[in-house]
Amino acid sequence: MRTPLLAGNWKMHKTPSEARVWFAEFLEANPALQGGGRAAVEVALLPSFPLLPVAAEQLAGSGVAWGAQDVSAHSFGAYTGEVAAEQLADLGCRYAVVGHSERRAYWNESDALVAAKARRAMEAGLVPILCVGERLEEREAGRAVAFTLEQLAGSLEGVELATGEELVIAYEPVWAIGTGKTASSGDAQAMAAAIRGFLAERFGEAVAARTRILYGGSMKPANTAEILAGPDVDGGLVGGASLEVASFSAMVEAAG
Ligand SMILES: O=C(CO)COP(=O)(O)O
Repeated sequence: MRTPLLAGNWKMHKTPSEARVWFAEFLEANPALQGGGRAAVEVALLPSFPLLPVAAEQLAGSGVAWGAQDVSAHSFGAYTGEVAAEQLADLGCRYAVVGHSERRAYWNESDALVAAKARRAMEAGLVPILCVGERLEEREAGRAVAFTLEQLAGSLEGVELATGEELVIAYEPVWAIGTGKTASSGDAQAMAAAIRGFLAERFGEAVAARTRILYGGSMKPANTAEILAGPDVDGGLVGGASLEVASFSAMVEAAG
């Protein structure tokens, strides 16, 4: 019922020229993605803003979706340096990440701001990929689930999914990002199940049943199948391992 989603978050890597080569090589390495895509797994790439027109040009008509790593909480206006959800939608973006832990940590993004970004993204027809997850101190204090659900509640303030809008949740434990440490498949599944339970209370069973919950944090080809085996884990948000055509292709294979 839920098609798994494997999304590559490139963070602040690659130039537009490098992206052009990468997209071409990736489609060549994945013939099934050149046309309508693979039925078993949805693939998306989330490069930084200046690379999105390149993605739109090269990935249009393929089975690979694209999206942004952030979006403004504002609509059009005098907001220097911001990028409006409508601008992303016009570039064919399907997704916009909101609340990545790097933005929460380095730019002090609050749950309220993340919620405002999610609402704006949805108003423009984008699907937010809303990131949540505990730091090592909360996990060690036995508060991982409580912390993550509280963060999720705050980050969904005012978000409504009554009329079929879509939302993706990404559980990314901060201590697992870029560290080579992953949550065990059991811990990832337990958190995903807790998140689904929260979604059922907040939005109802039907929304909870159709909403995809991803895991992120040091995913690589060797651990993809095991992490995705959890019944509530519906895909992955991949950082470092999405930068190389070979490793991301191997993960698409493992996920599909
Ligand atoms: O932050 C992440 C994806 O958004 C995960 O990054 P890594 O896969 O590099 O650990």
